Amino acid sequence: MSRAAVAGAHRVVVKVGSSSLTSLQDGLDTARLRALVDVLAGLRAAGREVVLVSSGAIGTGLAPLGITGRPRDLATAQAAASVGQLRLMAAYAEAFAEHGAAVGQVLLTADDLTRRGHYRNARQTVDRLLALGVVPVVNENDTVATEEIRFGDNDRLAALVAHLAVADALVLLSDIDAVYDGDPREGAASRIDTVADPADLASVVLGSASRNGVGTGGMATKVEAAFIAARAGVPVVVTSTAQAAAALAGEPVGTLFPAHGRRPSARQFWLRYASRPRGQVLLDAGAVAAVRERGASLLAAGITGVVGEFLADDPVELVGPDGVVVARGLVSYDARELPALLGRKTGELDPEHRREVVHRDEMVLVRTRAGA
Ligand SMILES: Nc1ncnc2c1ncn2[C@@H]1O[C@H](COP(=O)(O)OP(=O)(O)O)[C@@H](O)[C@H]1O
Ligand SMILES: N[C@@H](CCC(=O)OP(=O)(O)O)C(=O)O
Repeated sequence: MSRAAVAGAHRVVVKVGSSSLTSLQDGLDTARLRALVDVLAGLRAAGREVVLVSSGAIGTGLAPLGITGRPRDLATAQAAASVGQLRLMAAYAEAFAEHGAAVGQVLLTADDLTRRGHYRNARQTVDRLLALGVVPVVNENDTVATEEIRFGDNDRLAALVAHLAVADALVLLSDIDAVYDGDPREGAASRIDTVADPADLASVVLGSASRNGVGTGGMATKVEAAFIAARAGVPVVVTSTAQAAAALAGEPVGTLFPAHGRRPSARQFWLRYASRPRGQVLLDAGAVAAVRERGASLLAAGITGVVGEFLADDPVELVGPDGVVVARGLVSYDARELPALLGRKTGELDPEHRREVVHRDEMVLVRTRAGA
């Protein structure tokens, strides 16, 4: 069923990892890049829209700089990315040009996606590129991303882009054809065809990145990204670059993560996966129950304290008396305004302070069961 959803997807985000395109010894493998572009151009010829999230800037930039090992420090990796991104894009531009298509470069940082304005603008740009018939090629903006705000691997970035671009399917391509029930390098393992629920992977070892030295996240980040997208209503296939065409045609290759759940609003998705909380609002037990079980907005009466220097409209965490984060939401007051309102019933407040502290429509519950 969901394989058919992938085959029928009009707008597809395809993410290709460093391990598929580059190696430490030889840098960019242009033949492999061209083979991928042929597949993507085929999709476009069939009237489908493609957004490509491509890693490989660092792996492409090392060889021209005479660096033979994987860089250990961020500055060298960033320098390599700066050199490599240009070459990578030049290779894509040339390969797509042979199919009559232009490419547009979209470089994003995790920090960009934590700002709603940037998130909206990125979405508009991607939309306009597609409307103009251009293939957006997305990568992390490695030169400015610092250690704390890096995606690091592009799997999570691809999941966020799938939502941002309102994609109908996400395909994560790597050097291995599927998720296996154990790290295939450690011994015999079998392909997992479908993962409907995180519990399906409870006993599976998701190992580290490929040993060619250029990949980063390994299977764990792909699975995490697949769940983010699937929960947001986007079906995902994890497979190898060699199987890209088969996966996009809905053939039973790779590992499918069927979509479940409705597509959340941009605001809800952003709040859950892309926002960075600027502080915390502490709730009493009654407020936790109201928010978690009754779907209520958060009122001043149920708040016992605030932590941090947030401003009105900032994302904050809603934390219960046991210290557990219950929800995230956009707060309606500055942190310094709240202490005077704490614990007071709405009727006791002056009219300008009677609005909810966090409105229900601007809140997402944080699940407490691991992986759920
Ligand atoms: N359970 C597993 N199933 C499949 N692959 C796994 C598993 N555990 C670890 N891996 C490894 O993950 C690697 C892919 O991750 P990575 O190197 O980060 O790829 P990319 O650069 O394409 O993002 C594969 O080469 C594979 O050896
Ligand atoms: N932005 C980096 C991607 C980092 C990376 O290695 O990601 P991935 O291969 O997807 O695990 C680059 O282009 O080299």
